[in-house]
Amino acid sequence: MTSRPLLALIPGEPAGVGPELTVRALQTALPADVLVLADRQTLHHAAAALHLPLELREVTAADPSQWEAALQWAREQAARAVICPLVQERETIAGQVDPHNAAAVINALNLGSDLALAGQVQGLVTGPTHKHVLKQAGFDYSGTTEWLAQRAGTSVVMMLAHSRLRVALQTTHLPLRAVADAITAESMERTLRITHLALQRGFGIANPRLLILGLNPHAGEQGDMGDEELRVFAPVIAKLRAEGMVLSDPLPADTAFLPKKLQQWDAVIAAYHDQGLPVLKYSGFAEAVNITLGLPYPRVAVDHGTALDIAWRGVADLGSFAQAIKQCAQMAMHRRQ
Ligand SMILES: NC(=O)c1ccc[n+]([C@@H]2O[C@H](COP(=O)([O-])OP(=O)(O)OC[C@H]3O[C@@H](n4cnc5c(N)ncnc54)[C@H](O)[C@@H]3O)[C@@H](O)[C@H]2O)c1
Ligand SMILES: N[C@H](C(=O)O)[C@H](O)COP(=O)(O)O
Repeated sequence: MTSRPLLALIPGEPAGVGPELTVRALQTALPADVLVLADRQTLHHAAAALHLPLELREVTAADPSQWEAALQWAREQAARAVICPLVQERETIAGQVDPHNAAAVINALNLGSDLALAGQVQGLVTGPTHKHVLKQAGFDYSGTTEWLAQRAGTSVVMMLAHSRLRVALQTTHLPLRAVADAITAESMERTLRITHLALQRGFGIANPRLLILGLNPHAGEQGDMGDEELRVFAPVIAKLRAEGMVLSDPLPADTAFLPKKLQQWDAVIAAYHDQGLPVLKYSGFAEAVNITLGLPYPRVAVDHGTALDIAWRGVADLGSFAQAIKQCAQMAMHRRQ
C-alpha cells in the first residue's frame, strides 16, 4: 500500500493535445499514481508520433483487486501506466475531431466520475474535451464541469487559478444573452457559499475574502447602466456579510484586476466566463488549472482547450496538465488528512 493518492487521468478529446500531454506527463515523476481512462491505441499512436516510449498495462474497472500489482509495476519505471481501456469506434487522426469517438470520451468521464464517487480513486484529472463534437454526437454536453456536477447530483462552481490569481464564475458555458437572467439571488448565494467553503476546506483560508465583479459596465453606475448590482447582488452580499463572510461590493470589472487591489482578496467572483477568464489566462496561461468546487472529490483540469492546430507535434506546453496532476494530488492528500 502506498501513501500516494490514486487519480483517474482522462486525456479528453483524442484528436487534441490531451493524449500527447498524457504521454509526455507519463515520462516524468508524478506526485500520484494514475489510472488512465482512454483508448489504448490512441495513446500508443500519440507516443509513436512523439518518438516517446510508452508501456501500458490493462486493468478492468470492475476488479480493483488487480490494480495494486499493476500500479506497483508502473511505479518502477517512467513511461509506464495502468489503463482502463475505453475503446474508440475509429482510429484517431490528430487534429481532426470525429463524432464517432465521442462516446469513448463520455464513457471515460462517466467511469472517472463513478470511480471517484465510489472512493476507488481519490481525484479526477481531465484534459480538454471538444464541446461541439460531443454535442454533435448527441450528448447533452456543455462542459465537463457541468457533466460531472450532474452525475454527482450537486451544484458546483468553476474556478480557474494560478499562483497569483483565482477566478470563480457565477455562470459558465452560456450564451451572453442568457447570462443576466441566469444570475439570481439563489444562484449567487450558492456560488458564494460553495466558493467560500471550498477555499476554507481545500485551500486552508480561514475566512476567504471574495472580490465580487459587477455584471454591468461600471458595476451599473448606481443603476444607470443596469440594475442587477442593486436588485440582485447587493441583498445577497448583505445577507452573507451578516453571517461573517468577507465580500466586496459589486466592483467595476475593468479596474478590479489591478494588482494592488487584488492583493487584498483571495478570489475574484466573475459574473460570466469571458469577464474573468481572459485576465486569468493572460496572466498565467499554461500554469493555471481549472478546479471544480463543490464536487465530493477533487477534480482538476487544464486551463486550455483541445488545441487541434498543434496536436501531437510535441510543441504544446505541458505546464497546465502537469500542474493539474500536482494540484489534484495535493487536494486528494489534503482531504485524506
Ligand atoms: N478544459 C477544457 O476542456 C477546455 C478548455 C477550453 C476550451 N475547450 C474546448 O477546446 C476547443 C478549442 O477551443 P479554443 O480553440 O477556444 O481554445 P484552445 O485552448 O484549444 O486554443 C486556443 C489557442 O491556444 C493554443 N493552446 C492551447 N493549449 C495550448 C498548450 N497546452 N500549449 C500551447 N498552446 C496552446 C492553441 O494552439 C490555440 O492557438 C473547444 O471545443 C473548446 O470548447 C476545452
Ligand atoms: N471554461 C473553461 C476554459 O475556458 O478553460 C473550460 O472550457 C472548462 O471546461 P470544462 O468544464 O469542460 O472543464
